[in-house]
Amino acid sequence: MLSHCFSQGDWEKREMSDSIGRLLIFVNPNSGYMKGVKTFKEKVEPELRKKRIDFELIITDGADHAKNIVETRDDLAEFNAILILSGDGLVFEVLNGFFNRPDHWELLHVLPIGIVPSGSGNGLLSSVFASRKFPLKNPAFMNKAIDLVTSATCLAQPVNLIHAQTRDANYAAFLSVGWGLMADIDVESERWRKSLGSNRFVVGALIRCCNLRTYRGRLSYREHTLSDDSAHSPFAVFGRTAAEKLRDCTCNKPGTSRRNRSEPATNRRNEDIWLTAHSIEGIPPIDEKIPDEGWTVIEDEFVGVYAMAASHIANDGPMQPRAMLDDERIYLSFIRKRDLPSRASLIKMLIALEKGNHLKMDFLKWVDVSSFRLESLTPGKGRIVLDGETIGADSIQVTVSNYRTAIISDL
Ligand SMILES: Nc1ncnc2c1ncn2[C@@H]1O[C@H](COP(=O)(O)OP(=O)(O)OP(=O)(O)O)[C@@H](O)[C@H]1O
Repeated sequence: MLSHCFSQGDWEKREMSDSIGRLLIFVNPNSGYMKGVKTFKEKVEPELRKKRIDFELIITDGADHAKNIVETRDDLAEFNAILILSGDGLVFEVLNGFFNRPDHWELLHVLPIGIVPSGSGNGLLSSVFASRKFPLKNPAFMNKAIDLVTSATCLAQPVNLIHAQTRDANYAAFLSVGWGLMADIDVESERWRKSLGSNRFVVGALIRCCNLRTYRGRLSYREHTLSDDSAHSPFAVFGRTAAEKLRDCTCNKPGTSRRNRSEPATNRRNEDIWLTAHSIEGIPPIDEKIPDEGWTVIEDEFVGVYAMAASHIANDGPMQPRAMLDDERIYLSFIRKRDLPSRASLIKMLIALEKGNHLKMDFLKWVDVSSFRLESLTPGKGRIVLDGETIGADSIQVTVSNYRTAIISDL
């Protein structure tokens, strides 16, 4: 066995002549309880060595470090998977790094992402685990995640991505879009991240309900009417690198669905890439008027709007249990001020989230959509949070796409 270290920054490279595969690993040292590096050294690295899984470790030094690496590395396809020790924020960053690569169309599908939940919000992995009936409470949650990503026989599950468009930018997302109540809770409880971990959401929720704000906005949506595409099968992570999988692939180009089998978007600009990502009729880009036909428009005073692409926003109860990993719909929910009986009912709703009983509350409306547009009518008031990250925009349009990533999810 050969091993060597590079002294440049936090980069470490190992080589094993008899390895079963190779991971590119990002560890965010500051996420969650700030135990990512310790978890890696004490729990993940020994397993990788035992299982003869080669790896390159990158300890991220701040926002966009991982994204820049994913955007620019020309040897990305030589890995079997990308492993992330952080929360949903770093997964979001890495995924959006893919979209700035000319080969993103091919690579996204064959280079899966493994997650060891070390952030304060791990909604994507929670959704994956819930779909497999794996444990969601620590330490079993963390231990199972480590077992999966360090197993020679692990499988990756295709997961649908949604396209979020603001007036200035395009994003790939996998989890949620929030505005108003839930977005405020997420961002305002950030200050307790290190002391409370995921319990910060509970404290933030109580404070925000006592000091309730409402927001004037316009919510337009197009209901989901198409039948869902058939489920996509999991595939083996080790054995072949992403490059080898691509060479052997005789299937449809990754990211295509029966609705859009257009050519890969190689060498296109980021905004052009998304033009072919959703080919459902009647969905205009954000700077064009909402069509008169096929859309519902609500202009009102909102307590909040929250949309889910997956079932869980954290490793407690499901926000939307019907959401599947690879269905092609967005589960849009909203609370209008006029529908809310009292602040106490809001607190009851947030408590009910743990067991999924919030779904029975009439003032919380749900609708399955293919696309929605949210416009704040008091610009500067009310932040929009995408996959847990604040984006500086007053309006957003979110649409199902035929892009998929793959998440390590099974043995
Ligand atoms: N070394 C670092 N220091 C600070 N931030 C970092 C570092 N490395 C990455 N980041 C940024 O931290 C952000 C949040 O990370 P992530 O969501 O994965 O963890 P988290 O603990 O759940 O955080 P949050 O609660 O803020 O979502 C990511 O968007 C990433 O850009």
